[in-house]
Amino acid sequence: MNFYREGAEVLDKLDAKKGSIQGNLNAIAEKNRKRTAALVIETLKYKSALQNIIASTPLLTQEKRLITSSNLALVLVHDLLFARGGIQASDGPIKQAVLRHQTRLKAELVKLKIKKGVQDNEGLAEKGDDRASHIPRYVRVNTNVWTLDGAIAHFEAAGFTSIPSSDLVPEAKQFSVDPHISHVLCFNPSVPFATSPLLAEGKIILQDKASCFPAYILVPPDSGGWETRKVVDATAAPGNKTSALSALMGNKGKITAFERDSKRFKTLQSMLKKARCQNVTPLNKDFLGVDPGDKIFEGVTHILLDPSCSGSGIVNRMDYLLEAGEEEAGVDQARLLKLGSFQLKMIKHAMKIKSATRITYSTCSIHKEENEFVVYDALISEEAAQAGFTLAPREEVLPAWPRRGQSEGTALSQELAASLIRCVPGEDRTNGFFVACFVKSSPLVNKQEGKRPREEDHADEVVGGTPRKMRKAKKRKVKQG
Ligand SMILES: C[S@@+](CC[C@H](N)C(=O)[O-])C[C@H]1O[C@@H](n2cnc3c(N)ncnc32)[C@H](O)[C@@H]1O
Repeated sequence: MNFYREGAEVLDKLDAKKGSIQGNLNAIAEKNRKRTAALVIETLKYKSALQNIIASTPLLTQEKRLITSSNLALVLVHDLLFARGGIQASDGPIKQAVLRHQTRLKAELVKLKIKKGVQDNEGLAEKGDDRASHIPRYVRVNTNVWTLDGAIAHFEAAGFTSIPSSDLVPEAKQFSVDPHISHVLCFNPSVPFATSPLLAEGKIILQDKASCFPAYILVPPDSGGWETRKVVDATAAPGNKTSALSALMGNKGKITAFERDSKRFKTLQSMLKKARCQNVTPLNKDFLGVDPGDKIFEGVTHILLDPSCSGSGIVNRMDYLLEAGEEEAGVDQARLLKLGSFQLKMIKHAMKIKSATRITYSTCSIHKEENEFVVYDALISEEAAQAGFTLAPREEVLPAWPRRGQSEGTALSQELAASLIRCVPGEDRTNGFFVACFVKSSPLVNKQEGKRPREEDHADEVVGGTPRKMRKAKKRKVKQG
């Protein structure tokens, strides 16, 4: 019965807006976590149907001494009606209390299905955001542990058919290799990976395709020479991008992974262990709290920056809630501006690390305030000017990805916007996402000579990645504001 109590407690905390689903599940002892996570997610999926059914019976009033909360009723009735094998607990007074009402509960389930015009229980599940149904279930093959060929052979032997990549979501027993990220496989969202042993073995990582972009852009596949390289992941937990970086570097070289939150740091540690990342040193430290001249950063050339954001790009499919990096409440203008200024501070801090030559900045937000505006402000900053940072050209930033940054309504030229990546949920088969890549010298500055143009010769061209006119306009705006 503890299992049900634990699940009900997580639901109580979510009702009280105390933390995210992921955060609350992480607080549960690891041996019970998988089972409780499945119970919580499944109950949430059927929450409104279950509430409806329970409210039509006298369960809560007649059994209030034993069924002490409505969430305890939800998890128990969920299993009674929807789980194979019913309530998974030995006979005891609480189970008996629910069973006393089972005939009525089952009759109410039938009535509800008729009322809703659905054939089966699945028809009662919350659909979440409709855009989520256009997003395949992405599975990243962790090459620290497994190979792409090994994974393909495994899934084929398990009865899945490999199909060519297309714009359609694969059918239930099909999969395809993603055309943009070579170690990512696309499945139908209904394939139940959350309880797969491949996850526990670290062979696969459930990670939205767009979330793989930053590591892929920072450390292009097959780029080699990582044995002696030093990389920083400035905002690492839960560790999806850190483990992707680790794999792209062939588990070689050194990645220092910062995470300031102590609870999330524990998740990061366990993720890195599971994904067998031998080249990562996790640090429970605030990235902004470490001086850019500190010896931790000595020789660091590449930095992945994926700071906290509004999360406005994450579309609501129940199981995606489990993957969200960090949930932020509300996305009002004041909140966006506050987030934007924090994100800019993080980029500027990274730019001050002398040896850094390449920095990716990413968010799972759809708002310009956290994306193009932040990039523009970073480009015109003193830090960028002093270190010589500008944007990497499109050719270096996943050129085959069609949707680029927005110049309209922003101060970025079309050329600069084209070197940014955007993903739109519902249109791009991914969650909403944004990536920029800052580099110390870029062909955008002066393609012919590989050096900056003389200012007097090119009064309106790019300086420090930003047209001079815009820089002036921006300065005027800042002064006026
Ligand atoms: C969007 S999440 C990162 C997700 C992660 N990159 C992944 O793909 O799994 C942002 C993380 O940065 C952490 N964070 C925010 N500010 C930080 C700082 N100044 N130093 C270190 N970590 C920070 C947050 O606690 C949070 O865990």
